[in-house]
Amino acid sequence: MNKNINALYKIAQKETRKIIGLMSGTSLDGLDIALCEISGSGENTIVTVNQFETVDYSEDIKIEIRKVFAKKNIDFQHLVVLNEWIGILHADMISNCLQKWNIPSQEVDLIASHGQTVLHAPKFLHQLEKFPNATLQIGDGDHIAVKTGIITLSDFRQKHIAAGGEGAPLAVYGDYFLFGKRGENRIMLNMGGIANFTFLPASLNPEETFVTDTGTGNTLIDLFVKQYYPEKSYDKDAEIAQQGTVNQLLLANLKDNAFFSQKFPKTIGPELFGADYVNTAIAKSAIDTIDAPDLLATLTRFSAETIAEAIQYAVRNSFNQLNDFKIYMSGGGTHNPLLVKWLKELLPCEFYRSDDLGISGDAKEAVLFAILANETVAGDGFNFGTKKGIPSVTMGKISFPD
Ligand SMILES: CC(=O)N[C@H]1[C@@H]2OC[C@@H](O2)[C@@H](O)[C@@H]1O[C@H](C)C(=O)O
Repeated sequence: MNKNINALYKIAQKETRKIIGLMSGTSLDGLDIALCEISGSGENTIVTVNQFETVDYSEDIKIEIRKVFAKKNIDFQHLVVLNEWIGILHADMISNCLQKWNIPSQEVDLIASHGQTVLHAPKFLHQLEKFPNATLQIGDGDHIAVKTGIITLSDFRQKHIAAGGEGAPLAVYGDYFLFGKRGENRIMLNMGGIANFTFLPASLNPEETFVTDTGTGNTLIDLFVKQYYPEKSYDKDAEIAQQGTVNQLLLANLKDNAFFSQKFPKTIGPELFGADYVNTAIAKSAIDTIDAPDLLATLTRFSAETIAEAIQYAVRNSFNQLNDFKIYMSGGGTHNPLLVKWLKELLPCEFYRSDDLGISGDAKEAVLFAILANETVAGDGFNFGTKKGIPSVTMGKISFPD
């Protein structure tokens, strides 16, 4: 028998597995590395996050990724070399963290690598009749396995598509297992570059559970901060946006897109919500110039209203008491006080953070991939039914170190 298969068999039988979950999101700020201890599987999953770190991407890495990121036309060779390079870089980042944490690689059972999304193209976006939903994450898992010596699972989104999904959002698998609570309607709202939420019904009925993207989180805000203030990477504490006034006409034009009336579950990315999207809305609004504070305020309001409207729609269609739910926030948007203030004004419910449930909002997505790997290796199959478009499959391709 291949010794790696034997090793995997033993890992699957362990009480507790040490799994490193990795996530690098659409905001391109770095690689989130979460060292988790996981026992059980499915609804019996118990996770402790032993270590967490975001390794910032250097300017050089960001520049190289941006050459292909969310673009329709690219230098194909650049994509091919990036796929290998990012795998190597991620492996080095993991090895450096393990060294810093004083943990020998032999103690880690598995790595679960999301990779770097370079293009997300659901059918809604590409509109090509004969082609399926599509998405591409790069940073090949074989490099990570060979360089770290740890069995690596990667490329989780393809199976989701193969089983009928759009490749995202995957958050529901972790959210349902970790945060579902009988008697409480919960919305797990993650605000990264793109925002998404999982609805966890008080009944805990998996068939009533669902997940969807809502539209932008920080992606457009960050993009225009960089354009107006090249020295800044984001609007810290929304200091600039708080000085602006929302331009209502521009806001209406930003919200005028078929994505917002699409049914759940739906997914989207910076492929739609990029500079062109905003510039087209500005042109449609016949605005000559707009200053940075007003534009950033309007983009923040755009995120707040589209998130709130998606949640209101979900709540209206799932149960009648419109305020009988709690929101648990995570992701970078949680640190944007203007976005959070507006959400609280728009939604009549109690707000918390995923931290209040024991998982830091910054680490939550990296932890998700560790949970997905745990399911693939040690789960016994969980069924979400067919009503809400959540494929009941295990995900991730397995790379052996040798
Ligand atoms: C294709 C892709 O990388 N999508 C990300 C992105 O970031 C947020 C939102 O868009 C979500 O759909 C997804 O990530 C999380 C981890 C998910 O799949 O749940």
